Amino acid sequence: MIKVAVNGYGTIGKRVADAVSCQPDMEIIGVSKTKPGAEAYVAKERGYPLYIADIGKKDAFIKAGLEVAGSVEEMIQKADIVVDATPGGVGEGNKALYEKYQKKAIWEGGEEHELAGFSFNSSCNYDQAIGRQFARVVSCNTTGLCRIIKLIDSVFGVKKVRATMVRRGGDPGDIKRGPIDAIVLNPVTIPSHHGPDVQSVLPHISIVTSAMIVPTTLMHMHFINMELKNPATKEQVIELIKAHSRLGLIEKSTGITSTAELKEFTSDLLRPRGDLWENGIFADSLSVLDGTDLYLFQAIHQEADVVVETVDCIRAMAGDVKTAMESISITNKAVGLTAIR
Ligand SMILES: NC(=O)C1=CN([C@@H]2O[C@H](COP(=O)(O)OP(=O)(O)OC[C@H]3O[C@@H](n4cnc5c(N)ncnc54)[C@H](OP(=O)(O)O)[C@@H]3O)[C@@H](O)[C@H]2O)C=CC1
Ligand SMILES: O=C(OP(=O)(O)O)[C@H](O)COP(=O)(O)O
Repeated sequence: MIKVAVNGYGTIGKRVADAVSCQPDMEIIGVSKTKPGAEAYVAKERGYPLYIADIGKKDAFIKAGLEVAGSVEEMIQKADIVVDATPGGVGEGNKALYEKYQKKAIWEGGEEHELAGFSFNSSCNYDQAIGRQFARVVSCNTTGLCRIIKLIDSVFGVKKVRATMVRRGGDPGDIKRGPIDAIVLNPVTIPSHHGPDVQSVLPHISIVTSAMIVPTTLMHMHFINMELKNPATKEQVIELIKAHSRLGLIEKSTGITSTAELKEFTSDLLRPRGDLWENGIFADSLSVLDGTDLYLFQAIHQEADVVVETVDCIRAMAGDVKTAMESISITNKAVGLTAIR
């Protein structure tokens, strides 16, 4: 069993912990928080040993009825691999600890590519992660872009990608985030970080991205245009998407034309937390104009899509499962991911 520690039990960390704990070849040996609170109670409920960043705060946890297993440094020593899901920018400061104990570590998309020196996406470069000490799972939007671009590029060849990300303002629990009443250009400059981030995984792809933030919490929405090297038909692209286990297809017959209805759908499907791990591609939006000009809208659930990628990244770095197809299949089966159709 691969012993996994989750350093930072928040939006991403708590999902990674649940996804890891249902894998047949992995176990959670600990999760960490800086302060007591609702998520720490959930960790206790799930039976995850709780470690804390500042052991001087142990009394506050004990007072709140939360048993403390030790410090983050102690947790790291017990792990084979650490998933660092601390807030963006914080994880960088933990690298020295992972190096000190010669542990493997995975950071999430809030950290720079250079920190790990390798950026990961299961569908694109699983084999390059095998046996590595450090990796970074690219951000949620970049993950969604990589999945669809890689698929289309491998069959038709992609000459150029242009994509605009309409980003959610904050996660549903992030009460201090906004905007409340604005469309914020974020960034105002072009490209946004997503294009260069895609190139950190797929270096040969020519891509320009732009992004804005809107007052919603549920999901991001992408508008993507790919100029293809070879002609395609809408039907061919739909068939390819249907055969990809992490690309969902939202058919016209569902009546779903928004992130809100999509979230309701995944909740009704009794997915944990209503998570949409796969891209939500709107079948009706998919158009191929003049034979080589592909357009589509896709919804990306920011809290969920990187979770299954992180599980595959753990498996690749541990080194026993050698192919992406095998790992993706194990991960999907364990969490209950059958892409929506
Ligand atoms: N949320 C999202 O939509 C996505 C986030 N990401 C990336 O994932 C990473 C995590 O983001 P997210 O889950 O949203 O962050 P959250 O703020 O939701 O969670 C971060 C967690 O880390 C804990 N924490 C903070 N500082 C430390 C520390 N020094 N040591 C240990 N634990 C600490 C916090 O605990 P406490 O509350 O007790 O302080 C909290 O539980 C970031 O890199 C982010 O960019 C990637 C894709 C999507
Ligand atoms: O990785 C994300 O978005 P991104 O791909 O736009 O960077 C997550 O939604 C986190 O974004 P945040 O930094 O606005 O919390």
